[in-house]
Amino acid sequence: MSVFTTVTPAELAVWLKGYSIGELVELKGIAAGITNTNYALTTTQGKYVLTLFETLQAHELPYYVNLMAHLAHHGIACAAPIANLRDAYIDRLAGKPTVLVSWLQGEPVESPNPAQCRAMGAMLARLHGAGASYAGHMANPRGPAWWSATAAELYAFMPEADGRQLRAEVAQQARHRFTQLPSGVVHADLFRDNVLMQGERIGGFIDFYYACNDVLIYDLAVTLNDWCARDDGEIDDERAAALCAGYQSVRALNAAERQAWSLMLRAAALRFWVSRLWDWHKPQAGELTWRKDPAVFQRILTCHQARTEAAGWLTG
Ligand SMILES: Nc1ncnc2c1ncn2[C@@H]1O[C@H](COP(=O)(O)OP(=O)(O)OP(=O)(O)O)[C@@H](O)[C@H]1O
Ligand SMILES: N[C@@H](CCO)C(=O)O
Repeated sequence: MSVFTTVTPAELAVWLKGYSIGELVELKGIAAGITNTNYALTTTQGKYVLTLFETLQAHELPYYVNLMAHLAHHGIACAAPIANLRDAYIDRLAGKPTVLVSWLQGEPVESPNPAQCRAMGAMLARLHGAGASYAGHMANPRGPAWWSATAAELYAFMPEADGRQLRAEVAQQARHRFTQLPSGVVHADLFRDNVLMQGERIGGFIDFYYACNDVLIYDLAVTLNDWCARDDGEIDDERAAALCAGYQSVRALNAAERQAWSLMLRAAALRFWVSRLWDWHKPQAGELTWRKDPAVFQRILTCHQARTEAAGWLTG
């Protein structure tokens, strides 16, 4: 249940006078989601999602919210923020910063098929294209500096062999620099639960709160590791090839990106192995987070380390 902050219909009806989206018809808490409070909001004009931020502060939100507005303006399927009468996207309610966004059609898919992976790849590449004209800039807060510092605090909690594997991968990644690769705005967390699908169409991307500026193929690697991995950590060739073909139908990877691809898949697995290990071993007091299984990403990393032919997915 993810309504951490309760808002009554009466409070919301008053708050809505600050917007031009009509009168309140229905207010319903959204059960999914683990970080913020989300409400489905129906007015006489349409349907929206109201997010009350439980951890991010108002001053941290503009990069993400302006990015969503920019991408929606460019036709990318994503939640579009709605401005209030003071022309601001970020507002306040019940003591929390808020953002109101358009309601997207669709549902997350648990087991995507190749056609859905293909659609996903194409929309991701379109996001990268549209992001090129976004003026905001934010370095990746979950990049190599973060994962090396975080891993250093985790070794003591890990079985020796796992710690050795983690140390070796952190060291391996540190030997490479990717500054020559095309970079720009990345979502950086496009897991299946952050994409609403309508059959084989993308209903929209949500949850932009890890978006940042980084290497573009890192985003493709993050997406592939979640959309195309089997339970044993192996990547399903058909789904992976479809995702990459969809991406390359919009933006073809260059030679340097192809060369870096295997390492990037490992970097993307490492990032989520480390964040899940951290949440597992060091849950923060009072933090509204659920622990997800770190071993999923250890298995994916192990398979990538063993595989020499990841480039095959790029050629279909
Ligand atoms: N714009 C939208 N249109 C329709 N449904 C949405 C929209 N935004 C969010 N939802 C629904 O609300 C649920 C919770 O949203 P979300 O996953 O962003 O929660 P969160 O707690 O903010 O983030 P997270 O769980 O990733 O930490 C989603 O699973 C989705 O069903
Ligand atoms: N998508 C992440 C959680 C949010 O960053 C995970 O599954 O570990």
